[in-house]
Amino acid sequence: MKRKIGILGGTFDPPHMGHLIIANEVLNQLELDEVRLMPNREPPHKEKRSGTTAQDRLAMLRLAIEDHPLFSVDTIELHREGPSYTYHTMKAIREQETNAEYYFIIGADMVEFLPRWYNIDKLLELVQFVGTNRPDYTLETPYPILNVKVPMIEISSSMIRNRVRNGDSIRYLTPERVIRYIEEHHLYET
Ligand SMILES: Nc1ncnc2c1ncn2[C@@H]1O[C@H](COP(=O)(O)OP(=O)(O)OP(=O)(O)O)[C@@H](O)[C@H]1O
Ligand SMILES: O=C(O)c1ccc[n+]([C@@H]2O[C@H](COP(=O)([O-])O)[C@@H](O)[C@H]2O)c1
Repeated sequence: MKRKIGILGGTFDPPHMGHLIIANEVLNQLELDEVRLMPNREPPHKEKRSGTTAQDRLAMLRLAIEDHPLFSVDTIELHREGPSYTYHTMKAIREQETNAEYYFIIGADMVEFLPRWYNIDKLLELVQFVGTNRPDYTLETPYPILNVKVPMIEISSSMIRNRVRNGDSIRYLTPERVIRYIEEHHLYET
């Protein structure tokens, strides 16, 4: 039997409950064996960067998933120079591990963006995309993706960054350990 592996790629600047909830919902609803959360080195489509280092994003992600036995962090994209195109990543992962099926989890904002992903037609042969609903976006797409219904979560990394900058509380929006890391390293304050 092939292992069923979920991959949630992201910038995770910072990781938040939205990421953890969608990863856990897809894991359970599709009966996956595991979910790997995979931070990118350079997001292919985001223009503005917050100034957080990859090292900080990775440290926060490790803290965020610490207590889930079926979650892990995959650092493959952090070791590759340039924009982290998913096509290159999935080709490399599939070459290393052939006896598995890959489910690439994305939020509805990314579903809308799929037509502009690098080499999307070839990428569709390497992974099964799984779209999850997100406020203000639809899951309509011409591509053959699976939809998993998750509780609507109106949390985003940008919301968290803005709150920290304004001195507002981020309690319960991300795990306590991540909040402590943000405070200790003075992230997002300016
Ligand atoms: N609240 C959410 N509900 C559903 N999907 C989400 C949610 N937050 C993030 N995602 C999905 O998780 C993946 C990684 O997201 P990312 O790390 O860019 O976080 P983000 O909150 O979208 O960040 P930012 O606010 O900086 O754009 C993307 O596929 C995104 O669509
Ligand atoms: O390969 C692409 O062209 C591509 C375009 C947009 C997003 N992605 C990937 O989709 C995941 C979510 O992206 P982001 O920027 O919302 O964190 C992350 O793994 C990105 O590398 C990939």
